[in-house]
Amino acid sequence: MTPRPLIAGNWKMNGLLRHLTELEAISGACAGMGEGKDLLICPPATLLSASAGLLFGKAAIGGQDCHAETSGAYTGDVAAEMLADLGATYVIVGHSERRAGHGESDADVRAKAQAAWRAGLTAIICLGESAEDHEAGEKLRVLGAQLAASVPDGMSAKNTVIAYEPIWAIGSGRTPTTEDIANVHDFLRQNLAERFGKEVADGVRLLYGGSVKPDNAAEILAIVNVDGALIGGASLKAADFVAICRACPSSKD
Ligand SMILES: O=C[C@H](O)COP(=O)(O)O
Repeated sequence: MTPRPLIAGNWKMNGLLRHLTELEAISGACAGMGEGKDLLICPPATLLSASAGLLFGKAAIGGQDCHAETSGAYTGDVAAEMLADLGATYVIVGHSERRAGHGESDADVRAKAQAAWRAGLTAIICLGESAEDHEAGEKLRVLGAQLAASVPDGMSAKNTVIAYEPIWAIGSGRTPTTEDIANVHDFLRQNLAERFGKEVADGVRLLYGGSVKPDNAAEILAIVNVDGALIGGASLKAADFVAICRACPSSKD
């Protein structure tokens, strides 16, 4: 049995109150679409509360980051429990924009995933190679190291989703070949099986992210071991996000 697919939208630092109309449109279009697949929107933290109401029963909501600690003197940060308090059930950790822009290490990402678990959230742990690593043929070595160091012991199919996002594909309009995506996802599944056992590894959802659009979604989502997508730019427009959700098979069984 293959995992239930997940289509996740990451709004990044985009979205004001007036853009909630996009969520209203997604909510309207997604009625009944959640059969056999899970839908998720990760808006900016400022819109989480309103998003929870608009998407209730249609799509889950999630945070884009959380602090590793439960509470304390961390000005500007958001605890995983605060996200859960607003109705979030997922949180993205280790996005390459956090790793690069905020100096987050694999150890930081691992601690954030553990914080997410403590709050009852599913952690979407992001991995991805740079253009330099890609061109130097170092991709699998880099990804293997990130996976080993970013995913905590105790991972399960319920508490964790892995998102493979080649950094060079994010927001660039470029995507790896379907063969390259398939090879990476096979590698990640195998790697997880060696550490956590086949049953756990087979249940964990492996998302692809990086320039997923309505016109390439069906091809990418049909790849074996791709259990959904993490979508940035295209999730900001309801019509595009809904088209990608529609392109996602309910199950590969
Ligand atoms: O979290 C989402 C990814 O960074 C992908 O962004 P993108 O779809 O705009 O390339």
